Amino acid sequence: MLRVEGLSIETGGYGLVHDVSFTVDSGERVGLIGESGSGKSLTASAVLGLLPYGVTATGTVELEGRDLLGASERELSGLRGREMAMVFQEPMTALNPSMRIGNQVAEVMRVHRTRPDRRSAKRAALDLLDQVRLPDPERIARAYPHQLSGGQRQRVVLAIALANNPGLLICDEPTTALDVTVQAQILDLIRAGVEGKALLFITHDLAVVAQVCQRVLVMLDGRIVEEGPVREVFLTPRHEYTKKLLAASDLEARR
Ligand SMILES: Nc1ncnc2c1ncn2[C@@H]1O[C@H](COP(=O)(O)OP(=O)(O)OP(=O)(O)O)[C@@H](O)[C@H]1O
Repeated sequence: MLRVEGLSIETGGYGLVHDVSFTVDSGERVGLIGESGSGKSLTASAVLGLLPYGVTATGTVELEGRDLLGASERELSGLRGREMAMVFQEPMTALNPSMRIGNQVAEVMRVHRTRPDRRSAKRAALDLLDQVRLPDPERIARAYPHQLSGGQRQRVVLAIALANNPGLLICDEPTTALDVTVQAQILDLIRAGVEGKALLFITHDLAVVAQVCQRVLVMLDGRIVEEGPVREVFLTPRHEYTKKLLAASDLEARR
C-alpha cells in the first residue's frame, strides 16, 4: 500500500531525514516514534506532498504503486482527502472557522465527487458524524467549529478524514492536545475507522503506540534506528536510544 524507500529530505543542502525506508500495508497500523525534531512530521509531510517551501525530498514514495514524490500538485490534491487522509494535532487548523460542520464534512465528498449529489453528501455527512459518536449529529452539523469542544472538533476532523474511505490514514499527534479520557475515545475511533486500511501514526507517546499500533518505527536524528512488532520492540529493545525512550516513558511501570 504505502512504500517509502531511501527517502531523504533536505533544505539548503542540509539533510534533515536520511535514507528512510518502510512500508505500511493495508490493514496495518504502524507507529512512528522519536523525540522532537527527529524528522517524523517531515516524513509524513513528504508522503502527503505537503513539505514546507524550500524543503525537498528524494527517494521513492509510492501509494498503491503510484509515485508520489514525482506527482504534480494537481495529482496530489486529487489523492489527498480521497486515497490518503490526515489528522493533525490541532483540529482548529484543519477546519474552516466560518463554515458549518455538516457542510465541511459534505464538502470533501463533493470535491472528490464520491457522492452523486449534494443531498447524498449531506446525508453521508450526518452518518459520518454519527460514526465518530458525536451526539445529536443534526445539531452538530449546523454548528460552527468554535461551538464545539476540542475533542468534538477532532472527531469532526476524523469524520472528514474517513469520508472518502481512504486507503491510507496518517495521524500526527492527533490526541496530544486532548485530555486523557477524550484521548482514549479518539484512539478507539481511529482504530475502528482504519480497519482494513493502512495507518501511519506519529506520536511521542509510547503508551499510545502500545494501544493503537502493531508495528513501530523508531526515529533518531532523521534515521530509522529500530523497527519491529510493538511488543517485541517495547519488551526487548535493541537500540540504546529505544531503551532510553522506554526508560523515560511510564510504560515500564505498566508491564
Ligand atoms: N520548514 C523547515 N525548514 C527547515 N528545517 C525544518 C523545517 N521543518 C522542519 N525542519 C527541521 O527538520 C527536523 C525534523 O523536523 P520534524 O518536524 O519532522 O520533527 P518531528 O520529529 O516531527 O518533531 P515534533 O515531534 O516536535 O513534531 C527538525 O530539526 C526541524 O527543525
